[in-house]
Amino acid sequence: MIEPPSNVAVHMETALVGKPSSVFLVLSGPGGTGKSSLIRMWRDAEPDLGYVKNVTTRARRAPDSRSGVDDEDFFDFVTREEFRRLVEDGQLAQWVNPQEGYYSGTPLAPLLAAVAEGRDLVFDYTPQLFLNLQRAFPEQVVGVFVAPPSMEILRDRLSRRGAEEGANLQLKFNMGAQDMTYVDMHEYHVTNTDLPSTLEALQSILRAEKSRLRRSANLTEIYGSMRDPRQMLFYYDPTHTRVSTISPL
Ligand SMILES: Nc1ncnc2c1ncn2[C@@H]1O[C@H](COP(=O)(O)OP(=O)(O)OP(=O)(O)O)[C@@H](O)[C@H]1O
Repeated sequence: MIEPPSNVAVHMETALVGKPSSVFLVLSGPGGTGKSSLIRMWRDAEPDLGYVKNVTTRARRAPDSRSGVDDEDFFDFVTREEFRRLVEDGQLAQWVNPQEGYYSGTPLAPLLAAVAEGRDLVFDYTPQLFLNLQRAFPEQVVGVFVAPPSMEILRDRLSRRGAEEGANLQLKFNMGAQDMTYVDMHEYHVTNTDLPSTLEALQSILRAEKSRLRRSANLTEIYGSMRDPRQMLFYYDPTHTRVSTISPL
């Protein structure tokens, strides 16, 4: 019979399974790079995937027939007055004014509820929104920069989507070019060449983030209480003499 040391004995039947805290996985990058298409596919595959709609004052876009992305699945549309009230009442986790006269932001309450329950959320953001959210939820936020295979392909995707035209399309592309310069502020980079493999990469990132030891406070506590500095003596054996007994420290 193997006798465990007393500090381990109390844990012989404790399940060494983490209870990971929430991950807020932010897909960030230029508009038109494929973030909403990816989230739409992911939600189709996993209907329980956590997603919080943003609020925006911009006009609703017509559904994209190629990707099946419907603006209404991603935004609640409000007037500027309603938006102002949300800001003044402290109901937004963060908000931005990306174009003149147009505001968008994320409701705070569902994010706090997710943290309290350890649920994960995915977000579709520009780098600016990603950085705002990271400031508000530094423990939860993980930034994935979703890049287009090339700038030429980004321009094609933006044009084909048909949401913007003329000067607006040019503005969106120029903003996208600026977004590219924020890449080094993200933890991960995925190139959205084809949607299924990009989705696989995102799912793997979320899985890996859930396994980070620091997200499982319960495990850190269990392992911490098993720690015994004297155990290290068994590993350090510079004189090649096996230590079999320990004299009192
Ligand atoms: N891997 C891909 N291959 C080919 N086309 C793609 C791919 N990913 C996205 N697209 C197409 O590119 C267009 C833009 O995609 P989408 O609307 O998902 O981008 P977005 O990053 O969410 O943009 P925004 O942030 O402005 O909403 C869509 O028409 C979509 O079908």
